[in-house]
Amino acid sequence: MNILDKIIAHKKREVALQKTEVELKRLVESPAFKRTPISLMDSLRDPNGTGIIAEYKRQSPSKGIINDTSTIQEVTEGYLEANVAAQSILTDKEFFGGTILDLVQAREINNTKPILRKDFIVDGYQIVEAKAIGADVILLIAACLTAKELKQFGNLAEDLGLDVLYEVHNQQELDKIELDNKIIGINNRNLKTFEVDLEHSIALAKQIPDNCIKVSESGISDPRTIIGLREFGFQGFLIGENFMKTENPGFSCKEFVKRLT
Ligand SMILES: O=C(O)c1ccccc1NCC(=O)[C@H](O)[C@H](O)COP(=O)(O)O
Repeated sequence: MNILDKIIAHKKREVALQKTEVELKRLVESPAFKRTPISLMDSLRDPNGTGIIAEYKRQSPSKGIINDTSTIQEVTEGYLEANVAAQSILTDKEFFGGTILDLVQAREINNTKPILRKDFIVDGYQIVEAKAIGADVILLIAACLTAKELKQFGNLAEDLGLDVLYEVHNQQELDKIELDNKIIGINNRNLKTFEVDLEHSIALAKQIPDNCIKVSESGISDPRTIIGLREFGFQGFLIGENFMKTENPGFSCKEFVKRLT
């Protein structure tokens, strides 16, 4: 069993349990459920924006512990000062050491930029939960969902006013998505082997129509890479480890942004 299959099997068990502990009705009644989400689409289209989606990531299956000292509060403040386009917060505990509380606490500080709930969505319940904890955007990973699920979960998110980042790694996964006015993330990391290759972004970019927003994900560590990817039409850049591996992720992000212009 590859790591992605293990994550998905674990996630299905976790969600089944969570559903018995917190009823859907309670999620819908939460105060955050009533707020109007901030649009990732608009933020990535902002001509004065950086396009950077900066991630809070304590650990990962490929790298182990990345940062177990920087708090969500200090990292959020630093990312906002760096003028990121959005924040990404891993809420998976088992494999990434994240929590739902991280997102809730980031939301208390961040009321200007969209927050992506970075998790492995396998059930509509998690989309309702994402809204209830204050997220603006959810991630749908084509490698672990059918075309029917992608459509169904995408429609549910849209009905709740949430944006969706559809993530693909190859043409086969891209073919599962209706490419119309969507945010498409090309993950440079193969989630089954962990191999990272920025060429994935470049190769798949031309298969994505202009009415979609293109986001390049993973393995970005140099501002010159972003300048290069913009030439291929990319407007979003998801960066985690490059910031989180430093002592002060917010400061690293600010220094990175300075080198973008
Ligand atoms: O990062 C991993 O090891 C990983 C393993 C299995 C599934 C997903 C994984 N990562 C999620 C991501 O896609 C990244 O956190 C995100 O794109 C940022 O990547 P990076 O800048 O390389 O930290």
